Amino acid sequence: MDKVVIIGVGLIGGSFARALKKAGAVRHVVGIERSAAFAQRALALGIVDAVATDFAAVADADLVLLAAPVAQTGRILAALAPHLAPGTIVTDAGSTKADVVAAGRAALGDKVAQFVPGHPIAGRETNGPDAAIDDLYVGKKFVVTPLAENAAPDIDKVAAAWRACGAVIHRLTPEEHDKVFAAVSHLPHLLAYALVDDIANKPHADLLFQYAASGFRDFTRIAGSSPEMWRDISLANQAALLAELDAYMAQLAQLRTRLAAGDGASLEAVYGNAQRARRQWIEAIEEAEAPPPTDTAE
Ligand SMILES: NC(=O)c1ccc[n+]([C@@H]2O[C@H](COP(=O)([O-])OP(=O)(O)OC[C@H]3O[C@@H](n4cnc5c(N)ncnc54)[C@H](O)[C@@H]3O)[C@@H](O)[C@H]2O)c1
Ligand SMILES: O=C(O)C(=O)CC1(C(=O)O)C=CC(O)C=C1
Repeated sequence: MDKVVIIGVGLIGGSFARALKKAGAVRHVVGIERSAAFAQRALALGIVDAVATDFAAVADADLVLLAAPVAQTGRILAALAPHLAPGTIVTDAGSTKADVVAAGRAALGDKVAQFVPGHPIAGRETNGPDAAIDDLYVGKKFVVTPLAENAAPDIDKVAAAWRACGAVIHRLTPEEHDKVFAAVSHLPHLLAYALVDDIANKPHADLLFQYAASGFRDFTRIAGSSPEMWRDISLANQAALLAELDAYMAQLAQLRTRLAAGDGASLEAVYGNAQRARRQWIEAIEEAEAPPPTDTAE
């Protein structure tokens, strides 16, 4: 690609830029940022080759990636729409998809076919351009949730860019996507934030944090993530997240009953079932994400 524009040069947008550059898949990367300090930092780190403050910068781009918190999607697409040339494809990295698709339809009107929504299933709890790394997407999934209006070559163009970053392409509808990630991403973040907030609000919080160790650290790593980003995701996927939260609260209520009754056998059965399911899942992802075997000369 000759020119890629990244709107929101943080962890996800910055890692995309770094990965494309490492793969030699882009000549020129332009960043558009809400934060002037982040824009300058991305320039200094060599993540982008130039920064722009005007959405006219998308006019001659091959590809535009939106990588700002999902609630910004509508206003960003509306601002860039007048500058969008027929050959330019816009994609996004938002963690929710039905809201992003609705925002795309409202903002882009008859240019909506140029918008191919997607979501890289990779991340970390750190944010901003300093968090961006060039191998974030290697062996990870990229879920594309195409619109009926998208042309196959335009979907391929987005998929090819993510493949160049090392990602493996999957395809879901926006609704399937939002249900799945409510369960395995959005709920865990809500739970981690809730636990840390609960402990922090206790009168003896200092004592508790003093002795919290690796179990607490593993369970709560994701509570270090951007509150703005997770506020937006929670609200954007409210219905699916509420359904998962209700199911989880029912599970907790059942565990509470078993604990109060001193029913060790049924506690152990639940823990054992969870341990088996987690082991199988880890084995499956380790196999899927393992690098292909390299030929060794005898
Ligand atoms: N962090 C993750 O693990 C992860 C994983 C997959 C997808 N995502 C999605 O990727 C997107 C970006 O997340 P991130 O982790 O890179 O966050 P981040 O905070 O590291 O980066 C977001 C950047 O967008 C900028 N920004 C905010 N509003 C803007 C606007 N209106 N115009 C231009 N720039 C704007 C911010 O200044 C920031 O630099 C979000 O939509 C998120 O849901 C995040
Ligand atoms: O590893 C992390 O810190 C993440 O939270 C990554 C993670 C997730 O697995 O839930 C977070 C949000 C996404 O949209 C995709 C991936």
